[in-house]
This record gives sequence, C-alpha cells and structure tokens, in this order.
Amino acid sequence: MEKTAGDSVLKVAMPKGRIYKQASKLFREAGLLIPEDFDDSRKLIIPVPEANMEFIMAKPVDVPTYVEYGVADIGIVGKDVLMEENKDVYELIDLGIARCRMSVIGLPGWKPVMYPRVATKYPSVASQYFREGGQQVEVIKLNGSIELAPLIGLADRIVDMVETGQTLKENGLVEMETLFQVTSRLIANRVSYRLKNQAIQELCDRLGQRIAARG
Ligand SMILES: Nc1ncnc2c1ncn2[C@@H]1O[C@H](COP(=O)(O)OP(=O)(O)OP(=O)(O)O)[C@@H](O)[C@H]1O
Ligand SMILES: O=P(O)(O)OC[C@H]1O[C@H](OP(=O)(O)OP(=O)(O)O)[C@H](O)[C@@H]1O
Repeated sequence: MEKTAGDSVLKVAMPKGRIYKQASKLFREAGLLIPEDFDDSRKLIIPVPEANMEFIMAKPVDVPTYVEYGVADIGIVGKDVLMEENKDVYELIDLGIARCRMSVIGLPGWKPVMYPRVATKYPSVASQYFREGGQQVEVIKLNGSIELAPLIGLADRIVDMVETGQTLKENGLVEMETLFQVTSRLIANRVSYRLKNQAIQELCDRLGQRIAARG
C-alpha cells in the first residue's frame, strides 16, 4: 500500500490482552492522553486524537504482520512473537514491559531420549534452538495450555513462557533451560519510519525518558 507524508495520524498496532494494560500505562506515564474508558472496550479501532494516534487493537501474534504491511506505522509486540514471526520491520526500543522468559520445560527426572517430541506455540524459535544445540527433535505446534503436553504424554518437553512460575508449580513441571528473556518492543514499518520520522522519533524519546525514569 502506498504511503504519503500526508497520513499524519500515527497508526499503532496495539496487542489486546496482557500487554495492552502495561503499554497504555506506559504511554500515559509518558504524557500521552490515552482515554481510560477504552481499556475494557470491544472497539477494534480506537481514535486517540489528543495524541494524534489511532490504535488498531490486534491479536498479539498479528502485530508484526500489520506493521510489515504498513497498515500500522508502529506496533507493540513481545520479543517472543518478534523472534517467531521474523517479519521485515524495525525494532526501535525495548519498552521493558510484560517481562517473562522463554524456557525449555519438562517433568522432573525426565531422561534424555534419541528423538524427543517438543510441544510449543513457537515452532520456529524451538526448532532453531534445538538445531543450534545439535539436538534432533520433533516439534509439535500447539496453540495454548502447552503445559498439558508432557502431563498427558503428547511431548517429552515443551518450550513456553514462564513469568511467575505458578503454572509450572501447579502442574509439577520444572524449568530446564532458559532460551532468552522477553519484554515488549516498539517496532516500526520501514517506510513509515522514514515518512513519519519526526512523530515516531518524538514518541521514542518520550517513552525512552519514561523507561529510564522507571529504572
Ligand atoms: N505469563 C506470560 N505468558 C505468556 N506471555 C506473556 C506472559 N507474560 C508476558 N507475556 C507477553 O505477553 C504476550 C502474550 O499476551 P497475551 O497472553 O495477551 O496473548 P496471547 O497468548 O496471544 O493471547 P491468547 O491467550 O488470547 O491467545 C507474549 O507474547 C509475551 O510477550
Ligand atoms: O509463569 P506463569 O506466571 O504461570 O505464566 C506462564 C503461563 O502463562 C501463559 O499461558 P496463558 O495464560 O497465556 O495461557 P495459554 O498458553 O493457555 O493461552 C504461558 O503459556 C504459561 O502457561
């Protein structure tokens, strides 16, 4: 889709769910006037004229796609999704919100097998991790309740997010290795980054100051 500098409103792909609450809080702390009444709204396109923005409320995994295609100029997305989706976008800043980690998880006392099955929502990240470690595995893609897989004999291990560790504890699972730490990132469409550079840069500066103040 062709873009012109005249599209002055910044279109922001905002992930619904966990990240949104923390992202909108950070935006407000950075001085952007985001109305609170939208926090529990079902509206998918939210005009934020006070901040010269428009929020596109997206499923988190779709944020990099909207930004790559330029229907959103910028977006907020977890590093986990960014690694898995591998889209052609700029990663601008680490927002330091929605902290968790991507880990290999299994039942305690699990014994290595020749060709283990690994269940995950992140098949690309998991395949790359085991390939680089020289381990042959069969990756099984699931879409949720990943911790079920080792409990019911679908997989030997899982690759999934750990935040508080509560899910592992309640299901008698243990964390075996950590792949990487996860926080949410601000990403930008490559063309928008040039055409709307001033607005994007201003936003990065405001957010950057606020993130530094948070420590
Ligand atoms: N405990 C956690 N579990 C999973 N993701 C987390 C956690 N804490 C922070 N995150 C971040 O939040 C993002 C997921 O947010 P959310 O759970 O709202 O989306 P989702 O899993 O796509 O939602 P849904 O459950 O509706 O499919 C992840 O990409 C990750 O960056
Ligand atoms: O360490 P904790 O604080 O327990 O958080 C980790 C859990 O949260 C996420 O699940 P989510 O709630 O998104 O459910 P789903 O994977 O079934 O969608 C993740 O997949 C883990 O199961």
